[in-house]
Amino acid sequence: MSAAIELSGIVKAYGDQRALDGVDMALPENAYISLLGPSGSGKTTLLRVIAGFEAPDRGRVLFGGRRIDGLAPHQRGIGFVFQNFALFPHLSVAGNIAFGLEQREKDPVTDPAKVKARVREMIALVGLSGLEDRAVIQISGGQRQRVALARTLVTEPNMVLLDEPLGALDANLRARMRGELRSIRERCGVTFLHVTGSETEALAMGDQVLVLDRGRIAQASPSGELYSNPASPAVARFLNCYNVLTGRPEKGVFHTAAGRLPLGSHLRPAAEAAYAIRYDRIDVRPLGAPIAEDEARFEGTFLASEYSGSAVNSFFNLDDGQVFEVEAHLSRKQPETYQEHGRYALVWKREDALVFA
Ligand SMILES: Nc1ncnc2c1ncn2[C@@H]1O[C@H](COP(=O)(O)OP(=O)(O)OP(=O)(O)O)[C@@H](O)[C@H]1O
Repeated sequence: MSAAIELSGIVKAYGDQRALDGVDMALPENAYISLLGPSGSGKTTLLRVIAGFEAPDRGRVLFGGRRIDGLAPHQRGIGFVFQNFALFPHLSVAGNIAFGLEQREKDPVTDPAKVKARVREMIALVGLSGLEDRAVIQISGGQRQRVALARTLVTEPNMVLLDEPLGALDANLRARMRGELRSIRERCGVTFLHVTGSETEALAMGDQVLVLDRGRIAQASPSGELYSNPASPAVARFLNCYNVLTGRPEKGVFHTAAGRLPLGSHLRPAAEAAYAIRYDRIDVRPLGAPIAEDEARFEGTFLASEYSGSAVNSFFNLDDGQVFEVEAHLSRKQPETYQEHGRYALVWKREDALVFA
């Protein structure tokens, strides 16, 4: 797959705050890419640099092999969908979508018949047929989201940037719109770069996920790989599905404040030493239950369990006070109930742990 867009060495500072601190990335054509990162990691700034609303202090932006960092936003052929949709409240659904086409600086379409035909096509693409003449204040949040997307797509961008596009929707609608956005993208065949602070959204939406951490790309992976293969302790923490313990490896043992853990065979080179074990790889057993040769074990005091539809997450206090989380998927087994303040053995396979050293 050839690259739609390539960034190299992008730096953008506000005063002495570096919002982007040397971003290198290449996005494939015709793909759904999620850009995930904690609040303040630089996601919006990165989109604004790609769109041309902000000029980088350093670095290059190439689109289809051509440098675009000197071009004005409207010359880049890149669409932008804002979190709050930014629709015109006094215009109808069709009026909002037509606006993008009639008013664009490059090649505006002025023939009313052509505008009408293009708008009708876009309305069908985003599934709003029948609502053409409705005022945008008389439609639902999800429908407004689709109008915002259609207004961008009608201009035939080569790429679409979406800044937390589902952030303003309630949880049910958000889940439905994920599938909608993916299928709309497939139908129009351009790359979508979707910014989100939610790891579940990023993994559900993206063919590929980029993780931004303090203004740098910490990882770029196919979404299936990110969960099982975080590149650093920071990414593992941010994914919210790993217990990450700090400490140091020494002679086959990882020393942490909560105790010592025997190591498996594989250590991952990283700037920070840490031991990470996924919530759903841990088994909870009675304190005296034996463990196998290839397993590791901590003891913990049960704190609480939390049900979330398809899983139950249980929290245990380790001996140093740190909270350890265990996830059991309900499709696989009946949830266990644990005794309040009871002591349990938390057991996992050594090879399931990711050890950064
Ligand atoms: N116009 C600005 N002036 C000064 N500082 C800014 C400006 N825009 C962003 N920043 C700072 O740059 C950093 C990155 O901000 P940015 O909005 O890109 O992060 P983000 O990952 O999109 O965050 P969020 O998820 O909270 O929207 C932050 O520390 C922010 O305070």
